[in-house]
Amino acid sequence: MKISVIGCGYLGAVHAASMAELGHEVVGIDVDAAKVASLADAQAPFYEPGFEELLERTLATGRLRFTTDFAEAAGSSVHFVCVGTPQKRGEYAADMRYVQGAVESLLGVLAPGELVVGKSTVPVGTAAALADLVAGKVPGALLAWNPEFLREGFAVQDTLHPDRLVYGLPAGADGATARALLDEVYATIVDRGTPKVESDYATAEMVKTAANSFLATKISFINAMAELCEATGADVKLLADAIGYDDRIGRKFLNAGLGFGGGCLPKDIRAFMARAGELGADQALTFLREVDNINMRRRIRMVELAREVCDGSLLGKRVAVLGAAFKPDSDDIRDSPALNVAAQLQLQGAVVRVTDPAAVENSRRQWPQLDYAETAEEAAQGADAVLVLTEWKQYRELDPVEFGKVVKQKRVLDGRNALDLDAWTAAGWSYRALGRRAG
Ligand SMILES: NC(=O)c1ccc[n+]([C@@H]2O[C@H](COP(=O)([O-])OP(=O)(O)OC[C@H]3O[C@@H](n4cnc5c(N)ncnc54)[C@H](O)[C@@H]3O)[C@@H](O)[C@H]2O)c1
Ligand SMILES: O=c1ccn([C@@H]2O[C@H](COP(=O)(O)OP(=O)(O)O[C@H]3O[C@H](CO)[C@@H](O)[C@H](O)[C@H]3O)[C@@H](O)[C@H]2O)c(=O)[nH]1
Repeated sequence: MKISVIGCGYLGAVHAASMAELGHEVVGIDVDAAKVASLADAQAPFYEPGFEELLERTLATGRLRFTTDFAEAAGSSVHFVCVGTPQKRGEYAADMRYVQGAVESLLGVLAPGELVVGKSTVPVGTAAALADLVAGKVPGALLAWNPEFLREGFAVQDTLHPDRLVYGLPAGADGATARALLDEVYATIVDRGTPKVESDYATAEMVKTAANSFLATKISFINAMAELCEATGADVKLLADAIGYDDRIGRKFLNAGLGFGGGCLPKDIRAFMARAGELGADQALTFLREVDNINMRRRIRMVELAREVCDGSLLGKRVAVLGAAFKPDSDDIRDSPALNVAAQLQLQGAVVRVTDPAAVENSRRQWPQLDYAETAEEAAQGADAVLVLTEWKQYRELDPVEFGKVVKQKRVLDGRNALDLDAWTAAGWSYRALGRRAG
């Protein structure tokens, strides 16, 4: 099947290559010429495990190409819209101009019988409005909403082996046509028995924002427990283990620490609240405001903790920050809790050196005022305190004995509850973490 993928960022580039992997003939289109050139040259423009190999393999088949020219979308049976929906500056709502722009560009090449498929995360109501636009300009062309649930760091696996497929379909015969086209796109995945949920547009759009809201709430729940653990001397990691054994709760997404960041959870819960407000249903989501507040408080608490361990003042203290990406196995620094904390520490007078296995280049571009190091050892040279803020494997597996030789003061703050408390304290480190006893 001929497929176009509009928007080749973290989601779209992986989707395009994955669709080619499934056997389709795919053209990826982006307005960013540098990104397109890089993808066409089999160079991943971002760090995502397994993606570059997939890209190289699928480009070599001749089934995948990238371009900035929308005309090349002509003739595709299905057009996936994968452009960004970031938070509007100074507002909670999503900035929908990229989705609007992408669909308008598609209208110039779209033909009757072709299907536009939204994958971006959008405010509920978007699909219905876009379906009217599409049908108005190109009678016989259809629209479906098929939200994406991939996690960065696992994007290839999640795209090729999703937990479920969600199809938001138009009513009646058009719905059956759209379903048949989507089933053909995902035949390999459907045939292996992957659960499929078919719904109206609004439900499909809401499945995505509800899922991210639930995940954010789960993280903020355990971080609220961490706040109480700090007040009582209890240990949030043991608490998470214990409640997580209950199948109804489950241990996943109960890792307390610096909280959630990235290009999805923070902006998606805010856009959901903004949309609920527009619909006159804001009361239903007031709890998400608290989810957001708990999350942001963790960053402030981390800075306080750093000040505490540095004898009450950060002025002139050398602080090493291990981790800049919003999560391990990614170079994505959108709303990164680690960089937020690093910047706050610097504002309070600390001499901060940040390191990350994949995100230094992105960080330097966005936060040029911070100082960067290539390795953890270099960042920690002569440090008064070491903060582990993104739990990369490299940092989890640091040898506290060897690492202790480079610092001035053996003080470690475990922002992700990822280090072995006993090993670090046995090596003479003073250990502090959010929601755990000091060691
Ligand atoms: N990143 C994820 O893990 C993930 C997972 C699921 C859903 N999503 C959702 O997918 C969407 C995309 O997210 P992302 O992380 O890939 O964003 P991104 O910023 O990495 O990529 C968006 C891409 O769209 C391109 N673009 C913008 N306007 C365009 C236009 N008019 N025509 C063609 N290309 C255009 C940009 O140049 C950019 O390359 C968002 O709605 C996001 O919420 C993201
Ligand atoms: O127990 C946990 C789990 C995660 N996090 C943090 O939460 C953030 C988000 O993590 P994760 O959800 O794994 O990463 P994303 O790649 O942003 O994926 C989320 O956002 C995507 C975009 O919408 C969705 O597709 C995914 O299903 C959803 O998990 C990161 O900062 C993590 O450090 C925690 O603090 N504690």
